[in-house]
Amino acid sequence: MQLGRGLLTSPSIVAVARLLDRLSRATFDRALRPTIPEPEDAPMTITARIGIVGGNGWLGSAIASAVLASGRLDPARLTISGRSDRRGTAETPGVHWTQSNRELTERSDVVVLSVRPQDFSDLSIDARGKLVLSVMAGIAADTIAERTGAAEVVRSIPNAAAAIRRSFTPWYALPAVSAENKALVQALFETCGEAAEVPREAHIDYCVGMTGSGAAFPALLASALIDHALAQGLPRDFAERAARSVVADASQLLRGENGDPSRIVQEMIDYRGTTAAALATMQDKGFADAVAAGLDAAGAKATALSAG
Ligand SMILES: NC(=O)C1=CN([C@@H]2O[C@H](COP(=O)(O)OP(=O)(O)OC[C@H]3O[C@@H](n4cnc5c(N)ncnc54)[C@H](O)[C@@H]3O)[C@@H](O)[C@H]2O)C=CC1
Ligand SMILES: O=C(O)[C@@H]1CCC=N1
Repeated sequence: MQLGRGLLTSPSIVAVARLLDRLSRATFDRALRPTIPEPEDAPMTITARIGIVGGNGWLGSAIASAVLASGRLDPARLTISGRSDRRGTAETPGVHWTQSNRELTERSDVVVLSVRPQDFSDLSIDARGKLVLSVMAGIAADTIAERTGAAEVVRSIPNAAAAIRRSFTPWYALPAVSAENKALVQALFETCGEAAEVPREAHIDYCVGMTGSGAAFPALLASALIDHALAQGLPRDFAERAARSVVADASQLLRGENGDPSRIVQEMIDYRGTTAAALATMQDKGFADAVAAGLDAAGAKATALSAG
């Protein structure tokens, strides 16, 4: 007892105890204090006036809705044109709707061309002095410049996942496009997911298949899984749930730090189990050839569509 009391009351022990107490309080206070985030680059506010020709359509309305949802663009700076009645995103308060592409062009600094490639030849637009941003598959930048009078033309290929802000959007700019307008294009497409400038227009033609059409490929894989499971007698609800999980959830492995696809495949092959058996058979049956042929077909179709 004496020893204990002596220890607890000894001046040096008391000093150490007070110091430890102060340190632990300081740590505790730091933990509770609201963290002030490090200053980051604020998302770019889009001050340019944007007009989307064909903005009633599938992709145009997805882009319009993504940019509005981001809060980066005042709806009053957005004009949407279409051939049908005003509907969908065009009904957002503040957004201007028109059936006149001339009016759209006059009201816009950036004219987004989101009509089908086969409808481009009927489109008459004088966009001199504007930035023209095409999402159309297959139509060359020079052709767009010639037909619209715009020197600053950007070609891009978003994909259907723009509707859920998960598009991967490559874009290519003609040399005349200013650095400011390039930043604007990047900011605009970042509201739809990821975006990346590519150095050659041929990359855009290539990406029509890989990324533009690619949003449908996971669904094709899921459908094949479902069909096989149904053929083995599994209940549809279960088959659909399981296939969606394999494709949408297990694919998140690719986002991890060990997400290199070829490494994941090789690891599974090296494991020499059931997965290796499935992968080897799929490869033997021409999986890679089927993918390559599909991508080539998409590119060929884009060329055919642009020819009218
Ligand atoms: N849907 C997709 O996932 C992707 C589409 N694209 C490209 O985006 C473009 C648009 O495709 P979608 O939205 O899917 O087609 P869509 O057919 O859904 O929309 C096109 C819209 O343009 C309108 N339109 C046609 N001519 C017009 C004109 N003169 N003035 C105003 N509006 C006009 C149509 O009425 C329609 O609402 C196409 O060139 C396509 O190649 C590119 C990548 C992905
Ligand atoms: O299927 C299409 O034609 C459009 C163009 C690229 C992706 N979707």
